[in-house]
Amino acid sequence: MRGDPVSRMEVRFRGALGRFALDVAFEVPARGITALFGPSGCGKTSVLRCVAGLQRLEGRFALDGDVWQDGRHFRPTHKRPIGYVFQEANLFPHLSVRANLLYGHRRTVGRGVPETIREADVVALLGIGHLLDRAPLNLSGGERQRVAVGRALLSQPRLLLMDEPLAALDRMSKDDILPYLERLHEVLSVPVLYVSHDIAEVERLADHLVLLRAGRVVANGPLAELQSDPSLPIARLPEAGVTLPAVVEGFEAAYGLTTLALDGGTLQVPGELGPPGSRRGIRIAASDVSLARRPPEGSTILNALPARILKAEPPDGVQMTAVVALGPAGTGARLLARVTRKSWDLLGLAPGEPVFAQIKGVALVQPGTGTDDPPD
Ligand SMILES: Nc1ncnc2c1ncn2[C@@H]1O[C@H](COP(=O)(O)OP(=O)(O)OP(=O)(O)O)[C@@H](O)[C@H]1O
Repeated sequence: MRGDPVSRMEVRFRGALGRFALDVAFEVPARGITALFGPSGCGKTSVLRCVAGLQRLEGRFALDGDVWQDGRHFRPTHKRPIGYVFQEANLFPHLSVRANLLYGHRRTVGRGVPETIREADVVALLGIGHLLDRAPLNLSGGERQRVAVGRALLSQPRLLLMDEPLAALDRMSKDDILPYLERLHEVLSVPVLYVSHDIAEVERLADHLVLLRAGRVVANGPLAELQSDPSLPIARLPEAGVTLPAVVEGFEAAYGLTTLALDGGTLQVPGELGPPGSRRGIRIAASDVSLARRPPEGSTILNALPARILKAEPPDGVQMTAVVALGPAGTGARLLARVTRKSWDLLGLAPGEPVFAQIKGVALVQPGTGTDDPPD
């Protein structure tokens, strides 16, 4: 159900918002979730508002060749096929959940827009069937947001804009709603522009990432590619890491360990993670990876994989973030490793050198999100 792999979204806006200068130009796939990520005030919401036609700056926007704005044309907001989900759900308090859901539906399907997203599917996907007769006031924050997402989808959008949809929720409500968003992402073909400044959320949901800073694009690319670029600001975050696809190879019942195959090596991780052949997404934090010249002896670390150093930055810091590629030839998956410059110098490490990547911890993420195809 995913869109044509070559379809693109072209985004170009330039102009002043008060004293703030926005000057962005990027092209991203018109499928999956593209996260706009960057510090507060870098212009993420302004980009979404321009895409929605709520803010008019000079530029161009085209979705799959359909031009919504260029030098000559500007399609007004109400003629743009978008669903918009904000930080606050903004449901109509006097309407039931069902009536809220059907609000956008009536204005589009009722006026001849083909129905590609059906109420029953959205209700099932978002797990809101038991809430349909309730009033929004009697819902939890997470439930309200699920209804807001449902309402946006039932307006049959060709593009979903989500502006910090989880920011107003506490950690537990966030954890409750994330699996629903992950499922939506797997099942629906509507592309999403997703604004967030929470890297953990972005890593769980996004396929593609546009990094913004001070109104400009710093980088634009597939999530895994940008995560493993040590020159980008996300690699310097304390919580930096990479998400990778993995396939279950087997389970060692005596020790309760599952063997996972990655591109370029295998890992043993605690727990039974599914039958052989099943796909899992994993996340490896930079702070959980150290580098050694030789395979560790007399160590309790189970996972030490041959790899090659690709690069490390910043070369003059106390801590460096090195990117290594798994496999003796260094052609496999990329990991980040946090090392001090002192140990880097003591071990005589340098780009191109063979090393062993010692991995202390692996977290599981949903399969198929934030990852490319798993290794064969
Ligand atoms: N209409 C406007 N008039 C004047 N200034 C504006 C306008 N819209 C946005 N700005 C300014 O532009 C800058 C970028 O705002 P924007 O909301 O796009 O950032 P953001 O990255 O979404 O931030 P946050 O993560 O805090 O929501 C801010 O300094 C904001 O005050």
